[in-house]
This record gives sequence, C-alpha cells and structure tokens, in this order.
Amino acid sequence: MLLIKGGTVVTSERSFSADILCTTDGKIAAVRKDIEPPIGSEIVDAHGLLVMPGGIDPHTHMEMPFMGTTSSDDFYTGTAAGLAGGTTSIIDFVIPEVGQSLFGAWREWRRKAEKSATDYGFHVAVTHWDEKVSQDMGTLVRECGVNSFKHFMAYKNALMVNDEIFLKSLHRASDLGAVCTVHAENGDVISFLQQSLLERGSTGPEAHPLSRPDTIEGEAAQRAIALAAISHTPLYIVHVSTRQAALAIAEARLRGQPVYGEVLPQHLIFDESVYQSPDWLSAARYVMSPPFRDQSHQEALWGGLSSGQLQTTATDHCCFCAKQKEVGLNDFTKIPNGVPGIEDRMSILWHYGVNQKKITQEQFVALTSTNTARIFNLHTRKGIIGEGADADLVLWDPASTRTISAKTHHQNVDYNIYEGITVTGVAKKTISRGKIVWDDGVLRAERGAGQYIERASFKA
Ligand SMILES: NC(=O)NCCC(=O)O
Ligand SMILES: [Zn+2]
Ligand SMILES: [Zn+2]
Repeated sequence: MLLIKGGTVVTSERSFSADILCTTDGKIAAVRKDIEPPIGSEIVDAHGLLVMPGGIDPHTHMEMPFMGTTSSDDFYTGTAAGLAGGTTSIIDFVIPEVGQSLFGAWREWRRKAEKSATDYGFHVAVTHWDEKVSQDMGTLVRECGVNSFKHFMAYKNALMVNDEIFLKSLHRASDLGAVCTVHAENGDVISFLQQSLLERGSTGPEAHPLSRPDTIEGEAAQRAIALAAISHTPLYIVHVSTRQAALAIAEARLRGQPVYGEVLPQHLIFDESVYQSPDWLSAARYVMSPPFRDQSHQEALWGGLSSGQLQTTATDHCCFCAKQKEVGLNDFTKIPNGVPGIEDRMSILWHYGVNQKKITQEQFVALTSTNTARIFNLHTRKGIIGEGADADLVLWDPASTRTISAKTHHQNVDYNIYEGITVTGVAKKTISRGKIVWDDGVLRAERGAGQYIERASFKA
C-alpha cells in the first residue's frame, strides 16, 4: 500500500488537506486527514506539494502512419514521457488505412498499444462510409469499449470526409450513444490554397499558415456544429485554435447544444512568427494543423478556458524528427504535420495559466483531467480523487522550476517546441495505478503496464 501524507489535495472543485491511501491493486482506498499508516505501507511525504488527479491527454498520435511516414514516439516512449510530465492516461486515435475495416484497425491499434506505460483508450476515425463501417461502429461501442469517433474535415484525398459521410456517422453515433470528435478545417479550401501558393512559388513553411486561414477553421466548426445539431449528437472539436471556432462553440452551448472544445497549450503561447525563421528546419518543426495564429486568437482561447466554454487541454502529440520533416524541403504541403508535447502540457498550462492567474488550480485540474474524464465517460475511474477511483495521481510542486529541452526530455524526437523555456510548476512524482513511476527526475515507467480503458456508451 502507498500512503501519501501531508499534501494539499486539489480536485476540479476544491482544495483541502488530506492523506491518500492507495491499495496494492491500484485504487484509492481512503482520502482523509491523519490516516494511520497500515503495516508495511510505503509513505510518501507530500508536504508542500499539491496532489492532483493524473493528467489525461485525450489527443495523441503514437506510432501513427501519416503523410508517408510514422510518428516517432511509440506507445511506450510516448506514454513514458507523459508520466514524466504528470500525464497518466491517453486517448489515442485509431486511423484505418484505405481498405481496412474500423474493427480491424482497432485490433491493430490494441496490439500496438500493448507496450503502453499508461492506461489508454481510443477514438476510432471514420474515413469512409459503407454498411460495414456502420456495423463496426456498433461492434466497437457495444463490445470494445469505444464511445467516441473521429472525423477529419481536412486532409483531402487522405483522411477527409465530406459532409454526407460525416452526417451519416453522426447519426449512427447518436443511435449508439457515442460522441463525435472532429478536426474542423475546410479541406477543399486548404487544398485550393496550397496549390495556388505552390504555383506562385511559395514552397516553404511560411506558406503553411497562409494555406489554412482562421476563417476556414471557423467555417468548418460552424458546419460541424450544424450537422451535429441535426443528428442530436454530442460534438467534441479538437485543437480549437481560432476565436471564430471558440465563439461558434460558445454560441452552440448557449443554445443548449452539447458541444465541447479542446485547446492545445502550443496554440496558447506560439504565434505565426514561428514560420518566419530563416532556418528551414526551425520553421518546419512547427508545421502542424491548425497552424499557429496571430496573438488575438490566444486571448480568445484563454477566455474560453477560464470561462468554461472550452473544456479540455490536449497535446495532439505527433512527433516527427528532422529527417522526416525534410521530406517537405521543396514543398511545404509534404512536411509531415505534427509537433511533440505530451511531456510538457501540464507544466506549460500551469506556468502560463495558473501562475499568470488566468485559471485557478482547480480549473487546472478540470482542464487537464476531470473534464476529459466526464466528456468521454471515464469519470468513475479517472480525473477524480475519491474512494474506488484509480490511484492515478500527480504530486505537483508549484514552486519548483525546470528548463525544457530536447536534451533532457523523454520524448522520442530530436527537438522540443518549448526548448529553453523555464517553467515554474513541475510534476515531482507521478503515480500510476498506485505505483510511483516518476520520482523526482527518475523515470520508472514500465513497458506494458498500461491497461486498455473501456469506455461505456452514454446509452448503456
Ligand atoms: N495536428 C497535426 O498537425 N497532426 C496530427 C494529425 C491531426 O490531428 O490533424
Ligand atoms: Zn487534427
Ligand atoms: Zn491530432
């Protein structure tokens, strides 16, 4: 048994002094003051530390085949890096290949994820439509613990679905009691703009944001919300990066529609100037979609997070090393889209959010863990500190600092977008189902220790 003594427990609702007793099978057995240590228990001194639910990252892409290559962090290295930053669960994306069934792809992702060091679940992408897709959605929800499906309104001729397919999937998800998630950017417009930029000789990373203007994220978000309303399906919009999309979500919520928005820390702190670096690789490393925008959008994202109109933070962790990015040396549309971040999400949000008084420590817990657990029906086990919940915890030192660097990070990628930033607010210890797996700089992640998390349908 593990007894965490003397810390301040922080939940999404309140902060209070209490000890936490964890069982050997990884559950929380008690949360109260002055727990007597059971014989043989290991005691962790948490004086001066905040004890919070472990982070849940609902948007990662471990070892994902994408744009002709495969993201460099696998389920072990990526989740181990997450533990070093206080993240104890992920929800990754199953992306069926052309001709592959949803169920076949889910089985393949289950196999790939067996090496995971944290618990994990999956959203499954719907990238085409036929009767088998509809059947597989049923099987996945009823028998496989999947309650969310993903749709790409961008990446034309690859992952993108048109409105008809999206609407069919929304209807089917509604019948099954599942949530639909969406990458909201207008893929037809992007494709047109990419071609025009290339024809005019704009081939470098500076063209990337020009091909994906803020307005077409706003338009796609509006369209996704309209389609979800027609089918009465809860909608979760991933990586919201614009004021327009944030406003569309807030307006839908005011109408009573269940729409949720996810924010990535990188969109909160970087702007489009990252694409102007004279060094090609430095700029290419920031190529992700949606791109970094002008600073006025950051204000809207912070406002959305602090007001509760945007509910979660994720990373969209999708790593590509220099050699992989260099495939797009002469054509920015070929630069694999994606950036790393799972290890730094919590520190970045704490440093720029809590320390700058944009959000409270309780909101931090909601935004990094509890809200995700609620939206994706994990909240009886994850995102909470209470008897019977999984003992996934982070012991947070709000006063400690660290300087982020690729030289010291645990992510399997040769750069860090936050290189050189010194953050105040650090995961001192991370506990995954009752075991200390990150201990003040020592990573004790265990390959394969993570378990698949079944998430029940909202109709179950
Ligand atoms: N975001 C990104 O650029 N890469 C990963 C795929 C996606 O989420 O769109
Ligand atoms: Zn996306
Ligand atoms: Zn993504």
